[in-house]
Amino acid sequence: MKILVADPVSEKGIALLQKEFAVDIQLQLSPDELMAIIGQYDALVVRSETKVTAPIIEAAERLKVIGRAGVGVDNIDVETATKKGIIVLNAPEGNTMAATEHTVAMLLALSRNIPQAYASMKAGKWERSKLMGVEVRGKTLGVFGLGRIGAGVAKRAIAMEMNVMAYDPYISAHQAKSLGVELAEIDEILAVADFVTLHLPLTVETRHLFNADRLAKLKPGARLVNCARGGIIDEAALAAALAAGKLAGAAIDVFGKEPIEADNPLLALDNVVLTPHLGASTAEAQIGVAVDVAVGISAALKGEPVTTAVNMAPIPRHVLDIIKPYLTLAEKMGCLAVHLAEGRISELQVEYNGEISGIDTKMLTTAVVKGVLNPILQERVNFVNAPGIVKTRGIKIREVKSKDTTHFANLITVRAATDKGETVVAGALFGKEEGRIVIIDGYRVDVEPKGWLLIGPHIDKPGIVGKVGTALGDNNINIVSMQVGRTVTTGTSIMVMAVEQDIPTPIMLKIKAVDGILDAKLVNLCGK
Ligand SMILES: NC(=O)C1=CN([C@@H]2O[C@H](COP(=O)(O)OP(=O)(O)OC[C@H]3O[C@@H](n4cnc5c(N)ncnc54)[C@H](O)[C@@H]3O)[C@@H](O)[C@H]2O)C=CC1
Ligand SMILES: O=C(O)C(=O)COP(=O)(O)O
Repeated sequence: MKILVADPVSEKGIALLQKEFAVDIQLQLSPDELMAIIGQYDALVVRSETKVTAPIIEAAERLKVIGRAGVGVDNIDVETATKKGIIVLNAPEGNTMAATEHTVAMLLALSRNIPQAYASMKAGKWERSKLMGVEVRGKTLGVFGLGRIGAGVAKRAIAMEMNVMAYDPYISAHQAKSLGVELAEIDEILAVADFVTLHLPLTVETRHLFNADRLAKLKPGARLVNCARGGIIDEAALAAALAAGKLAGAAIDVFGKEPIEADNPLLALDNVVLTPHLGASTAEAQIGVAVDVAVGISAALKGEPVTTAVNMAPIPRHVLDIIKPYLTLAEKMGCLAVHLAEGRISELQVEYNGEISGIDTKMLTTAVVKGVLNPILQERVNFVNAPGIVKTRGIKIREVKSKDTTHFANLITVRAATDKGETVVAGALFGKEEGRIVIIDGYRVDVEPKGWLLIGPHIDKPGIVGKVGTALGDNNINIVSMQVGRTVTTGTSIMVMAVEQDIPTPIMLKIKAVDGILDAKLVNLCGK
């Protein structure tokens, strides 16, 4: 498999990828150049420079994963990638400290005019009174976005004896309190903050959150720091507020258009501190994000669960450790259920019994859905696009959980309801890792979920299994394993034969015609 690295990424991450895959490094490609070659690659690694737009994703026929060696994925069309089943993953923690410290550096550079003093001295001047600063101690800092970086900045601001208020509707009051931060609404903060710092993602909601109206609400003489994303501030309005002296200054690391354009009005102002998107540019951060993204890409290309995917439900490592052995089993159960079901599936109910019911099982349910959809759809269905596709097909998904168990420590049951009835497939783990199908439509079985399976419910009387075996043997089809499952109540049994190959239709018809056979289905559990 081939990986394209399109932005500068630390050697350490590249070396990890090279151990397992072919890696091409091609930096500063134009959109057309990228479009022309992207079709050859299974994975793409970028930072913020390369714009991974819808046309590029559409042209990426083999692409399975886009890895962002950093946090913000606003340069990637995640929606288009999701529709195409492409995993988008990032490296959310590796550069947190770098961006946090850069923000603090910007805050202090802004309050003490350090860049202006440097430029003035380089010009041969000694301007002590012109470059009078302000202290941050005792001042109020308004933090917008109290996530990883926002919280780190808040902590450091508190250490510098600042009062910290924050706006973040997605964080609990308890979390904020434990940081020593007071949560407040936007306008409340704007009215009292001496300094404001932005740590939000760029989204539809946050684009131009700081427009002319909001900037006008800031306390006169306030100072603004933005090390998040340029698009969160209307740059023209900011430049106007700075030029008018409404704001005392701004420290900006990120811009609406990067690299910054020569006519950007901020460049003409003296009361600004500017850095060229350096928040993540430390030696430590670059190693951190490159290694993290390499680990994610490797997992994604090997079909293993990815903990840092942004277009899949996030899954904590400890939950992943518990569910990992069940993932293949769950998918095979979905595949078996769709093959056995008669009629149109309207609802899939996935039941979890035992201890497994106590954890987040969304990913396992998605594995079942993937197993159901893959055999019936042309397109590749994976963990990324399965939830969206199942919704568009009008299939309802239900999870039912109970700590109660009978014979198994943990049991997963898939019920596929159709317009003609219900198919039930249950599975469990034997030992720590071996998945087994243990119930098919009420019959107790013990089936390894792989390869070709011939499944035939029949009347519980002698000779039937032998006749089926003969039909296969006469046609040179080898039976790998065989078993019969029973129900006490109905006087019927089910035979499950693992065979080495596909069974041609005429032989299947012969098997179906055996006296006492109620049905016969051949299922291939190899998957796409
Ligand atoms: N300048 C640079 O080089 C770097 C910039 N960044 C940027 O910094 C920003 C923050 O990164 P992290 O702290 O790692 O992200 P994070 O995801 O940990 O934190 C973001 C916070 O914003 C909050 N939030 C989201 N939408 C919001 C809204 N509409 N209103 C208010 N709060 C909202 C979330 O609840 C979350 O707490 C991102 O934009 C990221 O791209 C990150 C690293 C380096
Ligand atoms: O991680 C982020 O969101 C950043 O903004 C860092 O961007 P970069 O990787 O330095 O281009």
